[in-house]
Amino acid sequence: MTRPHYIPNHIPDPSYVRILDTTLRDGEQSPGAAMTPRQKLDIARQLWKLGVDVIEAGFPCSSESDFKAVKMISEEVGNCVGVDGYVPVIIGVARCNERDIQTAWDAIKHAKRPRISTFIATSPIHMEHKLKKSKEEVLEIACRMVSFARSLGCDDVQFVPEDAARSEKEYLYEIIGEVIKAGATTVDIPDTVGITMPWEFGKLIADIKANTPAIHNVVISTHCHNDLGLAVANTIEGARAGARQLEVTINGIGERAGNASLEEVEEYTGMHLQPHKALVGANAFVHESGIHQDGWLKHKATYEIIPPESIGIERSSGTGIVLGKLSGRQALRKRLQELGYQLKDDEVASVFLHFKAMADKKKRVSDADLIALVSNEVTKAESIWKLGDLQVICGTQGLSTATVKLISTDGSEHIACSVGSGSVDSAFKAVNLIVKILKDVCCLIYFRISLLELSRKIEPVKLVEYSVTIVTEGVDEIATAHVVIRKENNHDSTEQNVHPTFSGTEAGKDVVISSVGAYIAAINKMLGSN
Ligand SMILES: CC(=O)SCCNC(=O)CCNC(=O)[C@H](O)C(C)(C)COP(=O)(O)OP(=O)(O)OC[C@H]1O[C@@H](n2cnc3c(N)ncnc32)[C@H](O)[C@@H]1OP(=O)(O)O
Ligand SMILES: CC(C)C(=O)C(=O)O
Ligand SMILES: [Mg+2]
Repeated sequence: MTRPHYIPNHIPDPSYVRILDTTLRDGEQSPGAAMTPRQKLDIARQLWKLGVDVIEAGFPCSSESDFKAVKMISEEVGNCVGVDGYVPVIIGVARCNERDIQTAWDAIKHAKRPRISTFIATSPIHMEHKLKKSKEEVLEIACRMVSFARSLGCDDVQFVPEDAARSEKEYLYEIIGEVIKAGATTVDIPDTVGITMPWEFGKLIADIKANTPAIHNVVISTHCHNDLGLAVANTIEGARAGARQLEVTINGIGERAGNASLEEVEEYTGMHLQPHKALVGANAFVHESGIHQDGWLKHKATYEIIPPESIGIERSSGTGIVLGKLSGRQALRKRLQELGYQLKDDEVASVFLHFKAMADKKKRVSDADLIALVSNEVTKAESIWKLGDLQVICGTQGLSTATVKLISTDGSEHIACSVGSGSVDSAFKAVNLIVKILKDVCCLIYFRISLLELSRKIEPVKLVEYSVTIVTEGVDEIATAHVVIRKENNHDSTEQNVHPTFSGTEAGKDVVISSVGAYIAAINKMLGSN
């Protein structure tokens, strides 16, 4: 059978059912499933080979790497013509705000059939607790944002009333009718928390079809979650009731217990208990993406249909959310509070930027990583020395050598070179040389302090403790270095306890750079302590 061409607002063959695969978006919301842009592109190529009609490529506003992934997929897979002449639709997902929508459009616009999918929650619990908006406000935002998406030149706009299954039906008919007037070409009806029975979900689709003005002009889609193990059954009932686009993921992965599975038919057999197994899987009550985490932190029932405790699953503090590349500020702030950090808004915003950059490189950001990030960020303002450049030579022949360039607060650059027993040792010694030389010649004037005061501040340094933790497996993971130093006064080298210690922590991809960063952070704290 040849596929009918996809033309927004025109349904040439009402019996044709399109498959939308959201492995790259909702699938990635599965805890631990973060993918690199290159991996996403590979998966998109496979989805195209499978003949998937619509590829939901990601959430471009969520991170630079997701923007890059969606853009690469749009430019390549979004222009691939299949044997039947079909070119897949490529979706970029966006919240109902101009920034998300503009970013999504920038990422997808080079695809032959780009589609923006914009969502906003319509259930009473989400509107009240998560969005803190009235029905009227949500209706107005939804219409305005669909029009905005169309105004960018995007002629295919999907609207998603998030948590539709728990929304008041009359309100659903109204908002869907209004967004169709505003230019929506597909309406996706999600059972966001996977709460419905198959007959209820089928009836929901049938009711929307029967009661929504102008619905015959658009495609109705299903998006079913598997919290009760019914995602596939509900999807099939949705299709029987008239839905003509079905949203699925490879292996049924997705937020919490996952989505309807692309390959699953009716039977479920499995030797292993997969993490996204309904109710009892390790991820069934774990929230990965920022918008879910934010809602869950404000009110648990926004994204959980039952409390896990009610079925005997205990949740200790610190669980329920995992921090990764899809997390937002609210979740980050909460975890930092649990770790004992009360940061101001601008500090959270600054840590968030570094957090996102780190999360793009690794699947999970651990507590140790967070502590390192905060330590770097909060002490940054007091930095007297910054690492400019670092070069090390090491090998089996001994004589490791390091060349270090440090930049002081006045912008002047200082270079020193030292040998040592290893890369880190030689690099620390080179740092010491810069600090000590400056003390001896007393040539640096910073912070308008006197020469006497200066020489007191930069007394030689004694390394008390040094450790490196590679938190996850693999040589390309993040190394968190921790250094503790003590001021050594040449004139008074007696009791240790008269000299306080100073610690520094830094995380990064390279062990030596992280170590030197941590060492300099500790020196900065020491210099700033008097
Ligand atoms: C049902 C679903 O699957 S929804 C899709 C889930 N996917 C994701 O969350 C993608 C990954 N997310 C992220 O990277 C981040 O959450 C971001 C970049 C999108 C946002 O990060 P932040 O700006 O730090 O916000 P954070 O995630 O902490 O909170 C979400 C905010 O968006 C608001 N919001 C949630 N949904 C919507 C929506 N559809 N339209 C507009 N605003 C929304 C929330 O009310 C909250 O606002 P507040 O901080 O003013 O209370
Ligand atoms: C954003 C929408 C489609 C979603 O993932 C959901 O409601 O589950
Ligand atoms: Mg979903």
